[in-house]
Amino acid sequence: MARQFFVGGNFKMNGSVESIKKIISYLNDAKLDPNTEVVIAPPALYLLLAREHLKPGLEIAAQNVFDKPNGAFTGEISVDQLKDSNITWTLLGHSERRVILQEDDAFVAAKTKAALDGGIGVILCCGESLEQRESGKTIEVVTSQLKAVAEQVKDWSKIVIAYEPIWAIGTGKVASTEQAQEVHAAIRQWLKKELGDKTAEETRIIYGGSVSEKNCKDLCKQPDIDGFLVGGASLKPAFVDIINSHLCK
Ligand SMILES: O=C[C@H](O)COP(=O)(O)O
Repeated sequence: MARQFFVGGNFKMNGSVESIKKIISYLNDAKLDPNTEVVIAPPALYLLLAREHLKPGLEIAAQNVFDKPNGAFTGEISVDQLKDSNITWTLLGHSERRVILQEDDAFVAAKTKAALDGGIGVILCCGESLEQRESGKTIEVVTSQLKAVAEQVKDWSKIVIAYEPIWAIGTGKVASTEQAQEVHAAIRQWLKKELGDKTAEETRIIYGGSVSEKNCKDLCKQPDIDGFLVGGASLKPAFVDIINSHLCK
């Protein structure tokens, strides 16, 4: 079974009511590859605005969700609150949260479990630092981040794995097609070993890190790259070219 191409747009802490409405109306009017699953992740404050304006068929992700159902957790958002707002996906484990906000593997795993148990799809981010890559630890780091989740979650059918080397995020320094393919293939091997053939064949593994309308066409030709998680370029018209890059696969 061919895996459906998946493109996520992570707006991070960018945008305003006006600019997000503008991006959405651009996406609504654009001719998008109907075979690509498209999910945008605006800041939490704009999730409802996005759901109200984005056309059906295009989905919305939160950039984070908490692992507790409700209560005294100032600043957090629950899985049920996302569902109540028709938000169907969440990002989890983004390196900016792992590094800046010090989220560890166990916390990312607990949040992934809570989201999936509540019926929310998870774009699960993993990736190594430059130091880890240079010391040959890339595969070890990435698989140990995934292993923490596999200890709590057996059904990965609503997980999309986003491989995002930290050194490529927002730096303009994209991983080469070979570097990206090598890690994606290793992740697929790991899925096969830990979770079986079916999970390995069906799980989408997308690449993130300085993806642009220029480099996406070569990256998407790689057999284990099933789409992209796009930061900076998702705020620009170029996002449409990235969504449609699959057409040249
Ligand atoms: O979530 C998206 C990634 O962090 C990539 O961001 P970027 O495309 O700006 O490098």
